[in-house]
Amino acid sequence: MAEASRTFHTILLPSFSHLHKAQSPAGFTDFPRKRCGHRIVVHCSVSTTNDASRTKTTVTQNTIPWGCEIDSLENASTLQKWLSDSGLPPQKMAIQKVDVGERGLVALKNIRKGEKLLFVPPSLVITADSKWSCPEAGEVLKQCSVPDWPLLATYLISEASFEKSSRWSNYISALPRQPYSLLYWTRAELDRYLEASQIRERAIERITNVIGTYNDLRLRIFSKYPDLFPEEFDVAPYYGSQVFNMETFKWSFGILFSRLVRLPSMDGRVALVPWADMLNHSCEVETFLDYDKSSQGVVFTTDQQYQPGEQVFISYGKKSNGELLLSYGFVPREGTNPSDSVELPLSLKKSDKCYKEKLEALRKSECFPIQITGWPLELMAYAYLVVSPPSMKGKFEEMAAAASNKMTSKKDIKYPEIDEQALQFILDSCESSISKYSRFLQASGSMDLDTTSPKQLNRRVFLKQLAVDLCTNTEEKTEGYKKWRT
Ligand SMILES: C[S@@+](CC[C@H](N)C(=O)[O-])C[C@H]1O[C@@H](n2cnc3c(N)ncnc32)[C@H](O)[C@@H]1O
Repeated sequence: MAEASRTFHTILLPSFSHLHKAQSPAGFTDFPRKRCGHRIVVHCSVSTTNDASRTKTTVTQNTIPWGCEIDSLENASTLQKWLSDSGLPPQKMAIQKVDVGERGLVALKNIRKGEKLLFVPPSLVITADSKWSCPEAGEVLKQCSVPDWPLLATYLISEASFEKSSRWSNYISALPRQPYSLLYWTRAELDRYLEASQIRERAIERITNVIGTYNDLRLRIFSKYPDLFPEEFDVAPYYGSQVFNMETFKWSFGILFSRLVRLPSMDGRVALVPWADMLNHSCEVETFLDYDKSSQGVVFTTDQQYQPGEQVFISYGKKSNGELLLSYGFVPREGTNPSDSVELPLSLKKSDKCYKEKLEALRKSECFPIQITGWPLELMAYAYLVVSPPSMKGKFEEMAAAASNKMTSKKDIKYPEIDEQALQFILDSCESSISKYSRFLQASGSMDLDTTSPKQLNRRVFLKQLAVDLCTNTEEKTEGYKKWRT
C-alpha cells in the first residue's frame, strides 16, 4: 500500500537509521527487526565494600551506575569548575534549575541580542576523533570502520566505565542517569499512549535500530575483545554491574539523541559539546550552535536579549512536536510550536479498478513510499490519482510525478472534473486521522498536568500526559487543515 506522509527533516540530529545506513560498512545494516520494541530489563549486582569483609548485595535495576538525577543540580557545580579549569572562558550564564527543561543555562548578566556566547574550545568537545582512556578499544572500533554514532555511543560507555580516570568524568557525572527518551518506553507503553500517532512507528524503528546496532557490535566486536569491552565490571565498587550491554547502550543512545549536535562549520561533524548541551530548546528562538572559526570555539548568537535570572534558549531545529518527543522526550506547550506539523496518511484503495496501474505509476516516479514535502500541490496530485476513474488512465503518470515532486515544471496540475472527489478524499483522510486522536483523547479524559516538571508526576501519568499533549496538538492541526480546505 502506497502511503503519503509529510517528511520531517532533522537539522541538529540526523535520523539515526538514515545515518547508520548511509555510513555503515557492510554488516552494520541488517537490524534484527523481530526484536523490535522488546524491553530488556537488566539484572545487575552492586557490591558494597564493608571493612575487610566484602558483602555482595544483589539488586535488580535497570539504571546505570553513572550520571545523576536530571532534576537535581548534583554534580553541576563540579562540572562548571572543571570546565573553567580546562579552558572554558568566563561565562555570562550558569547552570540552574529552571521552569522549562529542569536544568538549563540562566543569564547572570544582561545579554544583548546578537551577542556571541559560550566559546567552548575544541579540546572540550567530544567527537569521533576524541582520545580514548583505553586507546586499544578506540583502535579496534576504527579498524572495524564503525560509523560515528555507534562509535560515540561506545566511547561514552567506555569513558564512563573509567570513572575518575577518564578526562570526561565530571561531564559524564552531570549527564542524566536516564535521559528522557522514547527509547525508555516499553512496547506496551508505545502501543497504549502513542496508538493514534505516527510517531509510534518511528519510535519502534528507532528502538529496533539501537537494539540491532548493539547486537551487531556485540557479535562482531565486543565478544571478540571481552577484555576491552567487558559486559560487567570486575572491580570495586561496581562488581558485576553493567558496562557494555543493552541497558548502557540505551543510555548512551538516549544521550546522543538528546544532546548530540551537528556543527555546520566543522563540515557537519557530530559532537557532544559539554556546557552547550545544558541549553534547552525554545520554539521562539532560531539560533543554533555552530563552530566559530574566528574565535575557534562552539558558539551561538542570541536572537533576543536576556536579563539576569532569565533562562537562555537555543533552537534544536524546526521540528514538529512528534519529533521533539521522539528525540528529546518532551512536547512543547499547546500552540507554541510554529514548526509543528501533522502526518496525514493517505493510501490508494485496493478496491480501485485501476489499483495496479496507479501503483505502477507511483513506482515509475520512484515515490514508493511517497514523501510529500511540498504543499499542497503534491497532496492534491496524490488525491487526484486516488480518485481518478479508468478513463483518465493516460494521466496517471503525470499525477504520480506531480505527487512525488518530480515534475519538471512547477505548474499547478488541475483536473476540474475530479476536483470535488479529490477534496472529499482529503477531507475523509483528515476525518479518519482525527477520529483516532479524538478516540484516544476521549479515553484519556481531560488532563492538564505540567510535563516540564516530569519528576513530579509518576511515570504512567507523565507518559500519558505527553501523549495527550502530542495528540491534542495533532488533532487541532488536522482539524485546522480540514477547515482550511472546506
Ligand atoms: C540538550 S539537553 C538540555 C539540558 C537538560 N535540560 C539537562 O538538564 O541536562 C536536552 C534535554 O533537555 C530537556 N529539554 C530541552 N528543552 C526543553 C523544553 N523546551 N521543554 C522541556 N524539556 C526540555 C529534555 O529533557 C531534553 O531531552
